Amino acid sequence: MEPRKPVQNLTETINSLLGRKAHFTSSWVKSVCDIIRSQRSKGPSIELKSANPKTSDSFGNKDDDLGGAISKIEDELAALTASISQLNIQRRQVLNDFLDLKGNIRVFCRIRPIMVGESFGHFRPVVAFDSSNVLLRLSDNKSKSYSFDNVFQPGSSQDEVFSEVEPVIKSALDGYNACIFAYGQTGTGKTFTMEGTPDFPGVVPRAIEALFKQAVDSNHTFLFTFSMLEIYMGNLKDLLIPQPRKAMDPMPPCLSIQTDPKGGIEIDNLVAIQVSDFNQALRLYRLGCQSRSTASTNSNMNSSRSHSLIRLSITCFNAPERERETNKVWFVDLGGSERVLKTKAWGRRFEEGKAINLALSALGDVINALQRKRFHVPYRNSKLTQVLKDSLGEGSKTLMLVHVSPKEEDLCETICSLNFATRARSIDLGTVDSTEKRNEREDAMINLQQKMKMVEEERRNVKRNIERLNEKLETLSRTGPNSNQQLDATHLSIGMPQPNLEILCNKTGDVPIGIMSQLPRFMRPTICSRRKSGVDYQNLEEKHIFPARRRRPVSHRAESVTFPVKGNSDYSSECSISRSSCVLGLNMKGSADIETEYSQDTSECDIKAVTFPEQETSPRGSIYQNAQLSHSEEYGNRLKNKCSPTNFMKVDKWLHLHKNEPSIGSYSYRSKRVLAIPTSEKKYGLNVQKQEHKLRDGKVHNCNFKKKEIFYPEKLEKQVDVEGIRRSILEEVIDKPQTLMEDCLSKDSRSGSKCVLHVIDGDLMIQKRDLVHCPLTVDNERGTSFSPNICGSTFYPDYDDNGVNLMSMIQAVKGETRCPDSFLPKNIGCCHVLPSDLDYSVVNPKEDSNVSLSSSAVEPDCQQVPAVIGVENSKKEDFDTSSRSSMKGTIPCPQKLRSQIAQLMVNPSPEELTTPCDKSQEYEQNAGILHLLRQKIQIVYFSALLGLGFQKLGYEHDFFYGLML
Ligand SMILES: Nc1ncnc2c1ncn2[C@@H]1O[C@H](COP(=O)(O)OP(=O)(O)OP(=O)(O)O)[C@@H](O)[C@H]1O
Repeated sequence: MEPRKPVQNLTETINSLLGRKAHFTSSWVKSVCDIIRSQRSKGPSIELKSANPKTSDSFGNKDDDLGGAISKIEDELAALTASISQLNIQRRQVLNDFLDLKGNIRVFCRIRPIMVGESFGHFRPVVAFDSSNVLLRLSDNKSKSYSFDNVFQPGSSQDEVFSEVEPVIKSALDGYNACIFAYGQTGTGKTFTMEGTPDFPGVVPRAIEALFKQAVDSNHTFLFTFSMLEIYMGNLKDLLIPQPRKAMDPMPPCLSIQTDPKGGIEIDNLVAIQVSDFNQALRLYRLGCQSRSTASTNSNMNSSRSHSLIRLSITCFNAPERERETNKVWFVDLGGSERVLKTKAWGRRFEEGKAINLALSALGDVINALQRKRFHVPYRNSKLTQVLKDSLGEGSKTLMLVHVSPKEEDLCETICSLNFATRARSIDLGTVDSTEKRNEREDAMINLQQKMKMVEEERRNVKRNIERLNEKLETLSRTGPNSNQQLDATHLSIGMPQPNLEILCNKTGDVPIGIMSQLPRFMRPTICSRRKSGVDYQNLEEKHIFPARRRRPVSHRAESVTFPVKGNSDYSSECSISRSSCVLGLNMKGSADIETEYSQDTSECDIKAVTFPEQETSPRGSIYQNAQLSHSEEYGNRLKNKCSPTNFMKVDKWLHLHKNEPSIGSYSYRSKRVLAIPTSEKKYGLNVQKQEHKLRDGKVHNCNFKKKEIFYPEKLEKQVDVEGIRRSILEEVIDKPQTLMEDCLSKDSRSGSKCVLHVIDGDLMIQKRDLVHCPLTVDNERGTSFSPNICGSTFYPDYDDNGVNLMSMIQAVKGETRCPDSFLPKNIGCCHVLPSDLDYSVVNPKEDSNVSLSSSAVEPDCQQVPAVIGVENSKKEDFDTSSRSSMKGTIPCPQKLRSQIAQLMVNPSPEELTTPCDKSQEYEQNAGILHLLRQKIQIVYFSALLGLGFQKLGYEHDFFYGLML
């Protein structure tokens, strides 16, 4: 018998549910139906359409009733939704009018209470106040009055303060950008107001809570993302990502401020974490607070030395009544304004204070210009105003909470703060309201407040109705015939979305999604200590995830090395060289032409660090790893090429040497070491060692060679005897600094007629297998000029290990031996010597072909060394085999080569030391980065000789970058 229709439907349903394409057999379906029927008789939970047509009819009637009820509810819901949308628009309008009357830039004053210890000393309050005025007693018969939108007296609660902030938060949910600032003298309670304590939570936690609450109340679905950064000495720092603690920790990506065509501001690489509830946001907020730069000052034991900015981005789709789809609220805990004379800050504290004051004054200028509706608003004067640009202007809500101290000794600072606040409020100053006008305004505000209350009440009612109808609809749909079809389309989503905690990284998205697990890594201990975020917010679980930070012992401040400065500065007590600047500088360089305004302001001091050799356990570690954090892959590759670990290590080691030498510059061997960097290990003894070399063709070659002892100052006498060449190199370097500079900078000859021999830095790199460019320049026609590398170490191990080959190349290029003349093509551009695998490659720039010189058969101590050339790339046919045979030749013995090189070093002929290039080449070389690098090296070199520190030499990222070229 043919199965009935409902059963056929069941087959299809089961098939589709199981994702099966093949149909079940009718007998199988029948047996399933029987099982279900038997189940049905046991309980009412499963309704199955009966095979009986009669029953089916009765169900059909039921369907009609249900369908009618559902559609009625849906109609009602649609009407209520339209109504709530209208009410939303109305509420938004009323709120906006209210805020307009109050002023889009509103300034409050909070007076700090007298603290416990203070009341025992000599204390005379100088501040009197009422609800909107502050009266300063300047002297016995003189006082000055300031007026504000509201004045919070010393005993005011966090609740009271927040009540003034709340309308702005509501406005933020309506799509307006908003900024809430805490401004004031250091120690007056800015952080207390913004962050609060667990017992007295401040504006930020309350505002976040309110935002989430209001979002739940709303009939829209919102998406919140949380970000937190600080501006420390003009640099942006993401507070939500792990800060490097060790030299080998990856450097955080560089934050840069970008402006979109519509004038919106975005911070590239700033981590934005999607948060779905208050607790998630709070957890991130606490985490960020812990990473803030704070330090003890004369005025505050735990003073914020930076501006901290919390950003909550709010996105809401399909809400036409909102001002914009995505808007943001900024909570800004500004650094404490301070008078340097008073705080007696010096060194870094002084620099920090200066940076804070500069930014504050720029902020004052911007707010003042906005208030006065000036045509030009000077946003660009500080990073702070650049970041906040789109949240400060028209259509944004701004709240400034100015904090003052009631103490007489702080009177000057109080005056400064109140003047700042007055400036920020200046729109009202020009048009001082008459009492009548003020009363009118207040009446209007009261009316608006009442209207808002009514609208909100109505909205609540409508919302309740919507919820009720939704529940009803859900019940009906569960019991109805189409129970398996969810009524998603008509069901109004009231609740908040619950997305997983997820990181949104602007543009590049390089920050790993799983960063939350890594988050609890804390900012390295610099001279700035870390803020303990009030009473410990963390629960045990969090503590486990976020291990406590520990200050490193001062004796091992591996990341911040301080150099003594012999300058005439009174207060620059610290002067350091920065690993971070190095890397960041590189990052900057890499995209320097983009319109980005970089956060790493080179004019301002930075946290500086030097990598110690012992920290470089891996050649790919340390800064190189960090450099790999670059976000563009293309750029990352460029960076890899330019910033080999070798180069970084050179710089680091070089700096390390300087660090150990307070009196750099005397003509001692120590100072000469600057140019001949030793490795930190003494493993290159004069013993004969066996080493296995894997050749490119896959064969393994065992070769005996002598490893050379590294140049150590204490062993200098011995070394000089044994290694006259080294000494010669060093002497050359010292005696002819100008030559060194010239030579170091002018030897890229791929485009010219001369040849450059790029040599592996065997000293370090034999182990690490990296290429170092040694400026060993050879001109085919005019002779050879040799320029020792600034780090000078590149030459030695090659000399013993396979220096024979290297030397043969030099000889070859010089034309002193027959063999190279024959094997080097006339138009050769560049030779790469790769001792790590004992292969040499010769690049022909014109033909773009690679010839490799395999030295597999080379025995370093042999006088006759056969060299074999093999063609590496596809253009093998360009080289005929006859040329290969002619490549074999006589190569001088190592001893002879040694003396030849030594001679070259000690007595270079003028031609040899002159760069053989024509005027246009010279111009090219002098232009751009080469010229810059030349200048930098010269400055640093001479300053080293004179015993000066680096700080004053503009020793910045471009210098490091230059060294990588
Ligand atoms: N209204 C207040 N009620 C209770 N304690 C307060 C209040 N304002 C400030 N304090 C206390 O004063 C001390 C200094 O406050 P806080 O660190 O917030 O100052 P600050 O302005 O942020 O300083 P800085 O700019 O140096 O960071 C803290 O111990 C804080 O708890």
